[in-house]
Amino acid sequence: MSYQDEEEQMDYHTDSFPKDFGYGHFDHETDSQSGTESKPRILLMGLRRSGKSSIQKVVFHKMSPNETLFLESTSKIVKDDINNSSFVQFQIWDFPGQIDFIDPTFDSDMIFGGCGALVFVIDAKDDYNDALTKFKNTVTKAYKINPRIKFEVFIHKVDGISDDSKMESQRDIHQRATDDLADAGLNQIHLSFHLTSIYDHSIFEAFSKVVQKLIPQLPTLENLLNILISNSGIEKAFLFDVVSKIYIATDCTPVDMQSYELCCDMIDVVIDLSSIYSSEETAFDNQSSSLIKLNNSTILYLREVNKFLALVCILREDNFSRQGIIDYNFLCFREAISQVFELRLKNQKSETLEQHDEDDDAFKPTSMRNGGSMTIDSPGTSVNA
Ligand SMILES: Nc1nc2c(ncn2[C@@H]2O[C@H](COP(=O)(O)OP(=O)(O)OP(=O)(O)O)[C@@H](O)[C@H]2O)c(=O)[nH]1
Repeated sequence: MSYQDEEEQMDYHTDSFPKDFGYGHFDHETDSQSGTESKPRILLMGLRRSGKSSIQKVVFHKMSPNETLFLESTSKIVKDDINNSSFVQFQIWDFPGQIDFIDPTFDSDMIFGGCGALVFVIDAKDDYNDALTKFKNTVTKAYKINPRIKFEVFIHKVDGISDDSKMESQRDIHQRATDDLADAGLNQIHLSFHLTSIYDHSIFEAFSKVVQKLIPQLPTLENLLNILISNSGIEKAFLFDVVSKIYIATDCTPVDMQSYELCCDMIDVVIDLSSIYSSEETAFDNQSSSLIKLNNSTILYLREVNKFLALVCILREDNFSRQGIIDYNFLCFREAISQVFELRLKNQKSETLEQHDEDDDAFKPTSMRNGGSMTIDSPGTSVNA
């Protein structure tokens, strides 16, 4: 991880979570090419004690949920660089709850101008009238400056709340938030709502969806996963960022929370076991793979894609009898992913050289021309299982 100090009023913490392992030849080059400022920015906003810092610490710094009880209130903007892989690169800015961003000294052009997503955290256990007022003011201001921001509402701390109450809170908050914006003449803004808690996987799932919207290559990755599962007899496949356990893409079949949790747990098991039997640097490397058989004739199969990404698949035991085909298709998939990385890297380089127009077409594989990322073919030949 790298930390920058550009703004004087900001407080930069230097937690040294061991994420400084390299990512093959892409890592170094991408860092130097992309620069911190070109990374999408995710803002965490909301009232005091709504849970913003806890979310950031639990998802990106492996803090255990119970430890967040001892977090001190944030008094300055805390800026955190997430550099897990070429696909997972962004900054998170955690705002103090009491900040008055309508204050003229608050540089909203700078804050909202380079923002990709604004996550607004609402404490579902608290009276949320004030939160909704602040939400409306924040969105109105941010949208005026940058209409491309994705607005994400986390209805947070829903642990210990019955399913019915959760749904009721979500319905109520959704209704009131959209009504408020409509009153302000902003009914065209699209809001996404997520029920979250740091005490289960919901926060990782919600953050996965936020991050995915910031990955321009998402349709390509999804398409590659669709090709992989349909040719290999796999029921569900997730492409995971191993460090944070957020999934950066999945196939087009619906995500059910239990499957996602199983896959997250599998990553934990693999990392923990590898750490016992190997040194820390090699806990997850290009040889990593794992197979877990569940007692309901289902198999969880994990394969390393690169140093930061893992593919975790769920499939029926019968279909695993043709493991050779699955493995072969996986190699095609991995090759395709590395081509997407290379393409991204080249595009970044070409942007740096300000030669977009001439260079872009030359760098795209034939199947991606005409902007048709949904029609990308998997390099290599997939074999039908
Ligand atoms: N039950 C429950 N408590 C949570 C959850 N997330 C955070 N908390 C608790 O909420 C309290 C406030 O969390 P913080 O992360 O400090 O809140 P914040 O929004 O960063 O607060 P400020 O820095 O004051 O703006 C802490 O005691 C957390 O343990 C959650 O999902 N469920």
